[in-house]
Amino acid sequence: MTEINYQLLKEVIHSRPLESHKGNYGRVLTIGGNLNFGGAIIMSSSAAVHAGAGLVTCATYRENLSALHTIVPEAMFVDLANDQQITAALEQADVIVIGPGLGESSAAEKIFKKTLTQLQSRQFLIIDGSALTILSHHQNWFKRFAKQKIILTPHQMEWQRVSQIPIKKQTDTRNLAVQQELQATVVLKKFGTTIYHLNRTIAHLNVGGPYMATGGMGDTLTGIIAAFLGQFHQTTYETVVDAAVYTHSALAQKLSATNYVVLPSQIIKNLPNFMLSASLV
Ligand SMILES: NC(=O)C1=CN([C@@H]2O[C@H](COP(=O)(O)OP(=O)(O)OC[C@H]3O[C@@H](n4cnc5c(N)ncnc54)[C@H](O)[C@@H]3O)[C@@H](O)[C@H]2O)[C@@H](O)CC1
Ligand SMILES: Nc1ncnc2c1ncn2[C@@H]1O[C@H](COP(=O)(O)OP(=O)(O)O)[C@@H](O)[C@H]1O
Ligand SMILES: [Mg+2]
Repeated sequence: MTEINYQLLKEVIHSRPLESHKGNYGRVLTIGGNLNFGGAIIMSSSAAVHAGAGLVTCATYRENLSALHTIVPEAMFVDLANDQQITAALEQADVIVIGPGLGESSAAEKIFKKTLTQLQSRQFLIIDGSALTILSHHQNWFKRFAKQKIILTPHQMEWQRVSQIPIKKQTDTRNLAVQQELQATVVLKKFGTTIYHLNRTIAHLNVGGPYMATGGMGDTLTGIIAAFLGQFHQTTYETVVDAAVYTHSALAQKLSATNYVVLPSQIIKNLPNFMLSASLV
């Protein structure tokens, strides 16, 4: 077991070369946000923009379009109901996030299956929220496709659904057995988040706390992981995932010194400043 620490950020977050452009910092596609949970995919998209993704496209329903463009005008939109647009967006992405606020309708199941089917080996896929619940009902879909660069970000209840391990019995040994079967990275979110990588020691997070217990906090994490994977290529992707998870909670911990609760939108707003500090040390 290794403890993730601030030192790791120095390995991952570097000053940007002068001769570079948005095309060098990752094309992120976020998929989710139904009528009830539009905020979830907006937070994911906004976190990706603020964590440095070069281009962010949000695939959501039309009902969320004006909110998306009001809150994060840097993000582009594709209509989740338009199959052709989704096919093209999936084709172009470097990193895909699926699940925040997606819901579990048959349309949501269809887009999840399509995403798995179209996934290319060069792409990263982050599966979160509703998509984890869909995955728990359709493990057979998952097992049929390339999985080496898939990252699951369940909280304990979502992991219970996916792994069938009750929360109280979620020990490292049991978790690892299921994670190895799935052949994916698992970021198990809780107080003391634990990250299970393929062929690597377990990484443990010792920052973060209950000031983070607000809806949307995990949705925000997906955007940070996506942006980091899209732009930082000097270390292994496992190290980049660890750094993203650390950034999310370390920044929340920093803000908690002067705030009783730390909201997802506060984390999002403070990401550029936090990342600059890490890149300068
Ligand atoms: N503003 C929004 O639009 C929001 C949308 N959300 C979306 O709502 C959908 C359902 O996700 P939920 O997670 O709310 O619902 P779930 O039904 O998957 O799980 C939530 C419940 O799990 C239990 N739980 C046990 N251990 C936990 C842990 N360590 N961390 C968190 N919960 C734990 C809690 O009792 C909690 O009420 C997802 O698609 C999600 O992305 C949520 O993120 C909330 C905010
Ligand atoms: N008590 C806590 N200690 C540490 N981290 C916490 C705590 N409560 C919540 N978090 C963090 O907040 C996030 C919550 O994720 P999740 O439940 O998926 O949120 P949502 O789905 O509402 O966006 C995770 O990163 C989790 O680690
Ligand atoms: Mg969540």
